[in-house]
Amino acid sequence: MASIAVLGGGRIGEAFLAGSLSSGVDPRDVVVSEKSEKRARELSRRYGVRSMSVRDAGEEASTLVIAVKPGDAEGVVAALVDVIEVSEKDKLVVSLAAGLTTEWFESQLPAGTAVVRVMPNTPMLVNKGMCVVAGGRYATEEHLAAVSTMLEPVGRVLVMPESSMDAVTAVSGSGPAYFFLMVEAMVDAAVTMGLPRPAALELVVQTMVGAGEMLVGEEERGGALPLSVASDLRYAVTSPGGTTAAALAELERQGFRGAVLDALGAARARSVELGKRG
Ligand SMILES: NC(=O)C1=CN([C@@H]2O[C@H](COP(=O)(O)OP(=O)(O)OC[C@H]3O[C@@H](n4cnc5c(N)ncnc54)[C@H](OP(=O)(O)O)[C@@H]3O)[C@@H](O)[C@H]2O)C=CC1
Ligand SMILES: O=C(O)[C@@H]1CCC=N1
Repeated sequence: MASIAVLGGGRIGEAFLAGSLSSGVDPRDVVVSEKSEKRARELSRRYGVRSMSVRDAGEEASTLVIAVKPGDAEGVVAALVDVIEVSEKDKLVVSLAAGLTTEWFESQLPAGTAVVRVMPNTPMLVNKGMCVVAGGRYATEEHLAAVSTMLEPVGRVLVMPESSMDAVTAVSGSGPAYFFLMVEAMVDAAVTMGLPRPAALELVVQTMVGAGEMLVGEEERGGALPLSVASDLRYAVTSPGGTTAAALAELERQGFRGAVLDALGAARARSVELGKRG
């Protein structure tokens, strides 16, 4: 009897699967359901988990992790209704989908079904994820604790009110893409200045890794992350009248902060819109 069903084996489903298994979850305790048979076979071969239909996976497992695109959630939920209705044990539904509210899931599922909404991100794949967890109407403290425990091996976990989830999606859910775009932009700029692309990529990636590790360094040593940590580290790089100050002034002139503000606002608005489709 599996305890976790991953319903949707795409990018985030695989990141969750891979992160969980690498942190010690037994593949015999996990089943996956994926629309594409080829992809299902690939996941079974790669991770040693069984693949089956949504309905069968829902019957097998107690925690049902929905990892399909928001537009596909209705079909998955419809396939789970009977299973949840007749199950003797309580099933916990965990949604990783952007936008869709616990209220929407509750309206589709048998009355009283416990639903927990999670916003993860892809660094889960390397156990460096950021997951924010919010409980629905029937989710108890025990459910939230169980989901947090399930996610802790794949990264950091925060419990927040559901009203924060659209903003969270804009910040940490979509966040990795903003940093990857920054890497691409810096590599292209380096190439424009004449650096070979492989060397440029190495310079940029190692700089990002080093900067990231400096940001979390203090906290990993046991202290809380000071709110000024990013500014303090930036000041330490910025010599008066130097190269960094020249670059930062140009970023400000080009409206860097305003662009970030608008970009995250657009992501949050899109999350709200995806929720309305549910
Ligand atoms: N990618 C990310 O960084 C993040 C994604 N999310 C959320 O995670 C969810 C999944 O996103 P992502 O992994 O990127 O999307 P993907 O399209 O990569 O993965 C979804 C997978 O589910 C499959 N699928 C669709 N319908 C069914 C079904 N009825 N039964 C079984 N499998 C099905 C899809 O198959 P097919 O392609 O053939 O339709 C696809 O392989 C979304 O709701 C998204 O909002 C949340 C945080 C971060
Ligand atoms: O782009 C998306 O809609 C999903 C949600 C957060 C990250 N990827």
